Amino acid sequence: MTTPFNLKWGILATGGISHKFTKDILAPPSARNVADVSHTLVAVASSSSIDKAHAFIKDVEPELKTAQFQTGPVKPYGSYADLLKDKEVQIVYIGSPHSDHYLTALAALKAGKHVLCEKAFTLNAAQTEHLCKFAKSQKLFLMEAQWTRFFPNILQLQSLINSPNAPFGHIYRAFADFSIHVPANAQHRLYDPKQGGGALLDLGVYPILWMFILFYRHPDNALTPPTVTASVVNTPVTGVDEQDIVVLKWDKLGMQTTCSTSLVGRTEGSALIVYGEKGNILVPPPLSRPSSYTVHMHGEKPVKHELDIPGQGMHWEADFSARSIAKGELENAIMPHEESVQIMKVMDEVRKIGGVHYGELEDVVA
Ligand SMILES: NC(=O)C1=CN([C@@H]2O[C@H](COP(=O)(O)OP(=O)(O)OC[C@H]3O[C@@H](n4cnc5c(N)ncnc54)[C@H](OP(=O)(O)O)[C@@H]3O)[C@@H](O)[C@H]2O)C=CC1
Ligand SMILES: O=C1OC[C@@H](O)[C@H](O)[C@H]1O
Repeated sequence: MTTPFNLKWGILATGGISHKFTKDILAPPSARNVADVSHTLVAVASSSSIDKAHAFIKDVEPELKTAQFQTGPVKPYGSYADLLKDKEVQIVYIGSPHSDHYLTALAALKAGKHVLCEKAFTLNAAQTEHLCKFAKSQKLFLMEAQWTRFFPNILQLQSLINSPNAPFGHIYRAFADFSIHVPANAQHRLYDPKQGGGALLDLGVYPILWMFILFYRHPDNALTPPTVTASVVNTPVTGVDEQDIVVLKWDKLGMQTTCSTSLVGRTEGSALIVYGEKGNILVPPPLSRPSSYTVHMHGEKPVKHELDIPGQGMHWEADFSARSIAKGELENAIMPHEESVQIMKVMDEVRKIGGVHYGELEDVVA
C-alpha cells in the first residue's frame, strides 16, 4: 500500500463551522474509503483571544485521540497573523464571516499558504477575481469551500444530468430553495451587514450553486453564464436581504430556473425539483448537505439514491484539496475559480437589484 499524501492544516476562526470542518478532517480517511490522502491538524487561531483557540483544541480532543495522522500537539494562536507565520502549516481553512474572507485569504496567500475558504467566497466578484489571480501568481492552491459539490452522490447526479444519454429528455425548469428560520436579531451575523449578513451570501449561494452544478457545464450550455433577474425583500431590522428570489435564464438550454432563499420560514418538502420531459429529480432539504436524491421517471416508481454521510461531510472537499495540492494544481476542477467568479457575479446582480450593501469592506480590492 502506498503512503497517502498528508496535508497539514491551520484553522482560522474558532466558530461553529470551523469545529465541524476540523472534526471531519480528523476522522480516519478509511471510514470513507479514502487511502490516497490524509490530514493533520497543526494549528488553530482565533482573531479575538488565544483562550478561544485553547478551548477549540480541547473541544476536538476526542477526535484528536482517534486521528490516524496526528503527529504532535496542536498549536493555539491568538491571532491569524501568528498562525500564518507557522512554517509547518501548508493550508489554511478560513471559517470567519463573509466580510472577513477576502482580507484573510489574501493575507494567507501572501504568507505562502494554500487556502480553502468558506462560502460565500468574498463579498463580491471583484474580490474573488483578485484572490484567484493573486493565488495563481503565487503558485498556490485556492478554493471556495463549496463542500456540497464534493459529495459523491452530487458528483454522480451532475454527470448523469450532463451526459449525452441523460434519461430526463429536455429539462423544462428547476426550482431550488434554501431557507432557515432565524428570528430577527441585529447582533446575529446573518443580520449584520458588516459581517456580510443577509440570506443571499449565506444560504442563497446554495440554490445558485446547484443550478450551476446541474446546468452550467451542460454540453448544450457550453459554460454560458445565465442572465439574472431577482426580487429582494430587505429586513427593516438592519437592511440586509431577508428574502431573495433569483431567476436564472439559461438561453442555450431554452429554460429558466428559480432560486429562492430566506432567513424566515424554513424549507419544507423538496429543496430542489428539476422538471424534465421524461422525469423529475427531487432533493430533500437541506440543500447544503444532500443525503439523497430521487429520480422519478414518468410512469415508473421513484428511485431514491441515499448517501451515508460520515460526520458532517466536509472531509470530501478537504480530500480533493489535498489531491490537487499533491498534483501541484492551483485549483480543483470540481469547484474551479471561474465558477466561483460566475456565482459571485450572479449575487452581485441580485444585490444591485435589492440595494444590499455591506459597508466599507465591500469596496476593498487590493
Ligand atoms: N459549509 C457550511 O455548511 C457552513 C458554512 N458556514 C460559513 O462559515 C462562515 C462562518 O460561519 P459560522 O461558523 O456559522 O460563524 P460563527 O459566528 O459561528 O463563527 C465565525 C468566527 O469567525 C471569527 N471572526 C473573525 N472576524 C470576525 C468578526 N469580525 N466578527 C465575528 N467573528 C469573526 C470568530 O472566531 P475567532 O474570534 O476565533 O477569530 C467567530 O467565531 C461563513 O462564511 C458561513 O457562510 C457557516 C455554517 C455552515
Ligand atoms: O452554509 C450554511 O449552511 C447551514 C446554515 O444553517 C448556515 O447558516 C449556512 O452558513
